[in-house]
Amino acid sequence: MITFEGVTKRYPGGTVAVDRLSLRIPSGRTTVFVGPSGCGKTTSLRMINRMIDHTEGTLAIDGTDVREVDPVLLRRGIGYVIQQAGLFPHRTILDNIATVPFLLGWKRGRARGRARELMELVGLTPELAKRYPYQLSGGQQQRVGVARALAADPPVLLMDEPFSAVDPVVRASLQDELIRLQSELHKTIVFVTHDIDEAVKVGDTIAVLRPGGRLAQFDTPEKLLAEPADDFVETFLGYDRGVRRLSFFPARQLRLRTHALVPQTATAAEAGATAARTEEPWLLVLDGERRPRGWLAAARLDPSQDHAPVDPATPVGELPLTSYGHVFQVGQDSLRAALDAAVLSPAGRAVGVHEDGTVAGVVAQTDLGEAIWAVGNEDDGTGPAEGAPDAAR
Ligand SMILES: Nc1ncnc2c1ncn2[C@@H]1O[C@H](COP(=O)(O)OP(=O)(O)OP(=O)(O)O)[C@@H](O)[C@H]1O
Repeated sequence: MITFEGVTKRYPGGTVAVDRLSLRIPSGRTTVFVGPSGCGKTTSLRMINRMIDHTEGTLAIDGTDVREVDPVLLRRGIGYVIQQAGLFPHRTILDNIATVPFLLGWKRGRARGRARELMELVGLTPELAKRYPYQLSGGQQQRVGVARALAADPPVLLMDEPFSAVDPVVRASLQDELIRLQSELHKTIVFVTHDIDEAVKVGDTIAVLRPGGRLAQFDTPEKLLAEPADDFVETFLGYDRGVRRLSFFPARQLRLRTHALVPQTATAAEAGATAARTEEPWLLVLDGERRPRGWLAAARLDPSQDHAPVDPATPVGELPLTSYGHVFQVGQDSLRAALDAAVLSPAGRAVGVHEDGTVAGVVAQTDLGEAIWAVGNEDDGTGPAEGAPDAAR
């Protein structure tokens, strides 16, 4: 555990970058420092590995005051990842990753062997080993930065805006990778970002800092989105925090409708009867393996409607179908994913699938509305039901 007790950083000249910060960063979890520019995030992070020394208060790692430890020794147990990776331009990728093992005096073969293992761990293919940093994409360079920080297997990893310099798609995949890595490695990660979406995605706990280097709130993402401590935090979280909060509630709590699923071999007459019986405006046509094929508007099958008549004997699989859009996974995804699927669906309905891609059922907007209402009206307001899908964030 990393503990800040009344930690202050006052620069010569009087700027107070961090003001009496007190918090406990749990071991083996990811804690994010987030807040607007200049609120003291980087300073707080760098005080942990003594790249900056604090001026007041106590900062301890597992009970040992960092000021009692030689900075060089301290940093051996603390990996550090920065924006744009900060790689050595004249060293190969493999030797960049092996930097700390070399410094620790490991034999070359062992250090490079470890570097190769780490390349695999962070998703870099072996043929990149002999390249130089300029021959890699920004996202690949960031992976090298993470691998280098992990080389000596430090229990603590500090990450300062590590994914800020890459485009949003690469950034999302790096965040996913970090979540996957952390589920294997259980490091004590302290992660700085100014992006609240990133904080909510990667953080187990989030410290929101306000200008003047003061702590505004320290909570789980769920709690933060449900109960911002004050107006500053609420404004910082943004006006879509309600929708974002749905990420913490599992889609499996949704009622799935299965009465308007029709196999592609059903005739138009049979499908018309299903539509009439269920009063569903859209039927979902399934292929022979119960995967979605597309939507069929019930109105197409109603002979009283003014359109080109459909031969009642035609199998529905031969009729023009409307794309079913994107689907959500019933067992893994969140309410937010289901809402997204419904909003983007031409039928206004979300298709829920099992892991193998077969259809579990369809969620209508009214069912989604009820589930969302229930989230907004939880009795204790403490957050998601049990089994909330971490991976779906
Ligand atoms: N060496 C320094 N001397 C004086 N003031 C400094 C020094 N370094 C940082 N500061 C000030 O301390 C405050 C906190 O800076 P810090 O870099 O920790 O903020 P931050 O939240 O990480 O900001 P950003 O998101 O813009 O990187 C700022 O007001 C900054 O100007």
